[in-house]
Amino acid sequence: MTGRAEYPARRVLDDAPLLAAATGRPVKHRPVWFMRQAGRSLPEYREIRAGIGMLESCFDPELVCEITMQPVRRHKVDAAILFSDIVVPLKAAGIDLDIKAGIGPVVENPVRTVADVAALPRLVPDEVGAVAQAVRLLTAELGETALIGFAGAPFTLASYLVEGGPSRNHERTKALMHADAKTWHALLGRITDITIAFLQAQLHAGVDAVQLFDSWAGALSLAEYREFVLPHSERVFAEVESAHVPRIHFGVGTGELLGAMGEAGADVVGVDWRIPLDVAARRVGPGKALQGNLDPAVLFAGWDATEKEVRRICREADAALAAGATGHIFNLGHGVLPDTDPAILTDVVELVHSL
Ligand SMILES: Cc1c2[nH]c(c1CCC(=O)O)Cc1[nH]c(c(CCC(=O)O)c1C)Cc1[nH]c(c(CCC(=O)O)c1C)Cc1[nH]c(c(C)c1CCC(=O)O)C2
Repeated sequence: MTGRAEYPARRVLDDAPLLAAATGRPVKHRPVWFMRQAGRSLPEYREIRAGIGMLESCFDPELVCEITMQPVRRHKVDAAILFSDIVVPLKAAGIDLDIKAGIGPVVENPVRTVADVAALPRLVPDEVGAVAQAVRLLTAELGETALIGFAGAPFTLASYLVEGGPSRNHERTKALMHADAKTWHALLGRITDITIAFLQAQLHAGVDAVQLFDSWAGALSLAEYREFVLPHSERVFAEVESAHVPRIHFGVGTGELLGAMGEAGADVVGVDWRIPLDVAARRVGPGKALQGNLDPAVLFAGWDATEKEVRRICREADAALAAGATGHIFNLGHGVLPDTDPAILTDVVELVHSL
């Protein structure tokens, strides 16, 4: 897939703090949103999802719109993130998989051979028409709040496809990359095409920013990341550049990879809680914004401990700005845990806005 796509004009949200922070412009307040802000921490989510499968709900535009709006109404966050999942485009393309409660994505026929790779389907934009429709409903309803679209990065999706489900050690995935680099790159090439098509469908429908989730990239050494992953993630970012929306790149445990993840073409690099933002800024280098990085487990320690951590992170973010970072978007270092008290998230938003 080459040739830069043309995107239609999108709504203008010049004052949206999230977009300003992501592009190095002054902000009226520090923007904040939470990964997995829509989901099991919210009683209204548990209620509306009762009896409806996770994947089924991702293909129902009205339901996607409502679930995406729930945390925006409740917490007054600066961004909505489209309610979907990284495996939605794989499912839409025809790969036999399901999302099992408490486990995650499970793939019926794992992809491990040259023939498996050759048999992978392509994603036709119509197959994610329901997602595009949800984006259109949301941009009409959101007002000044930015809508973040997203996709799984090639490595993280490859891990689910090769392992057949969630994996602690990613051993089959690493075995394939080291033993048969040609098949590995062919596999990542095919997944990259799907990821690009999924992001393009969201961008055509009007999302204001995109986040590429390479959640499990932290399992890789820097050398592995550079050789086996970076060229593919780089292609994803290059293919969506002409949409002129902020591109966020996030992974967990990626302290050693932050520079390379920035090089892949992101405007904003997401940081988990393991390193301070000012240290992250030096690793990423000047000219990019940072997103993060409150440990989601700290929210279980009560308000005093949470407030202390939020203030520390904002101080370190200011040091990051002094070190060359162009903006700070407050977020968790990974997704909201299901048992989190949603009231504390609302309080975090208020505190971040006041600092
Ligand atoms: C690795 C990954 C997946 N999915 C995603 C990632 C990358 C982000 C990350 O690192 O957390 C991305 C994702 N999945 C979901 C969102 C929604 C948007 C948001 O952040 O609010 C996003 C951005 C909804 C979801 N995706 C899933 C849920 C929970 C299922 C449910 O509510 O029934 C939600 C709200 C299912 C899912 N899907 C996946 C996992 C690990 C799980 C959790 C399994 C479980 O604990 O039950 C794969």
